[in-house]
Amino acid sequence: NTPEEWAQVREQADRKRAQKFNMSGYAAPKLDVVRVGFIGLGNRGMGAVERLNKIEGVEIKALCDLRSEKTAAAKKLVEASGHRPQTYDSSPEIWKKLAERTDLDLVYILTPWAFHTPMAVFSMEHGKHVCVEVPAAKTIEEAWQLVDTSERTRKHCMMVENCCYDFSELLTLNLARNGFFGEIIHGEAAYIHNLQTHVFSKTHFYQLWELQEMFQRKGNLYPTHGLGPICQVMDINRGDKMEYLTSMSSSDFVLGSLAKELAAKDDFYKPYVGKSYNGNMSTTTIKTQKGRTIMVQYDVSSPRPYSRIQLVSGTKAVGLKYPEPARYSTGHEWMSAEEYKALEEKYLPPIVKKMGEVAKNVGGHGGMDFLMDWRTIDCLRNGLPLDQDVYDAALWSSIAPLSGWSVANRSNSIDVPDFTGGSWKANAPVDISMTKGGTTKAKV
Ligand SMILES: NC(=O)c1ccc[n+]([C@@H]2O[C@H](COP(=O)([O-])OP(=O)(O)OC[C@H]3O[C@@H](n4cnc5c(N)ncnc54)[C@H](O)[C@@H]3O)[C@@H](O)[C@H]2O)c1
Repeated sequence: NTPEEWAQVREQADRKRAQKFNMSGYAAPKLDVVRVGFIGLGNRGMGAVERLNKIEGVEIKALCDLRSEKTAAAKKLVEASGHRPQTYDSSPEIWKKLAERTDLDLVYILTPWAFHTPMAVFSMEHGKHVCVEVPAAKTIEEAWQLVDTSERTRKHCMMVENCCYDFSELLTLNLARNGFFGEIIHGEAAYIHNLQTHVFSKTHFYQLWELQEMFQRKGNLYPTHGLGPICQVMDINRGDKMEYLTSMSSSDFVLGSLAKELAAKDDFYKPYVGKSYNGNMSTTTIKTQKGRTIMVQYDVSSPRPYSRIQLVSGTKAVGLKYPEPARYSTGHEWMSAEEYKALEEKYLPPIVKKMGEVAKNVGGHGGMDFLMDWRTIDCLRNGLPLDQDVYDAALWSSIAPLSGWSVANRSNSIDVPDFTGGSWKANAPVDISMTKGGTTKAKV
């Protein structure tokens, strides 16, 4: 970015605005049957189609991907369970035809990042609720567009942060609600996932889109998997808010060399040589209004075991998920496996009690993906607020562009926008107790 472009990012981050309508806690009219259209049927999209195919009260009516073999495969899959979807493919703008339909309630977007906000905004403008893959927005400008559109149209814009539904994260949230940690002081999150092979694969991501992201931008490009659950534990946007952040990135010691190595054997990789790749390790620290701190890391190119860290540290106890197994402590020693089990049994979250076993059988990252989709559909069918609203989508995604600014400016701090326009002070926390709903059945 040029200095002028960075100045614009700063201006967007400084934007203050009055909320037009509060989408936090918003309950849309209930839908007996949720009529769904999907855009993007790659690795992630096909999995989402499979999962929604197994939920009662879902009608899969439309399937879109650039590639006709993808729409054909998804159609075949759901036709076997009685759905009769129309397919849209082979043209980059054909997704608009799907979003313009008047007989859909929900558009589920699982395309590369650059399309998330344009597709979500267009779908809401055309009267649809939206589920959009992570991150929902690439820029602060896009994050504001999502907020403005959702408030104006009163359509849900949920960024499907599936890690909020992982079993250990849900247990930690339930423990936090029950006062186990005391006052929360500090949280640590990450997306550390060695994707070297995937990003350079000719087939894994459509047209190597994720590799291209890695030389077009700098900073913490994928913050939400680790951050989402920590924000829920800290009631961010619902009692606390992020104030400012600072970010630092290492240089790239891996991706540029890999590109060179591959290009020496295969001309296909020549265009990827000599690019200014994002640093391998990005570390962001965030201060909240209540005085808490959050650390978020991002590294998808070093040879390290997978980790989202998930450290929650409070005045009475600490929890840490990675490296697994997850553990808790109230003093100098970690609890034994037996003590962990007892804690888990006592504080098993209601959603896990109800759907945990089914979700594990259906699968999708061990079951969390199914828990998320089931809960979202159940909320829509019962006219309940969704667990993640447009302010969460905007805020969690905004860490990427804000960290980019800080990295480019010698790790200076930058304010985090208040996407809730001040309503964070009174917004209700996520309903972990599931006091309402839970009526939707799984078709397994
Ligand atoms: N939540 C998770 O755990 C998780 C895991 C993996 C990926 N993701 C996210 O899911 C999204 C998709 O990732 P993926 O791995 O499935 O990528 P992918 O490349 O396998 O799939 C993307 C699909 O979008 C299609 N597409 C591209 N442009 C399109 C257009 N204009 N119209 C219609 N279709 C278009 C491509 O043909 C492709 O099939 C990304 O945002 C990624 O970050 C999330």
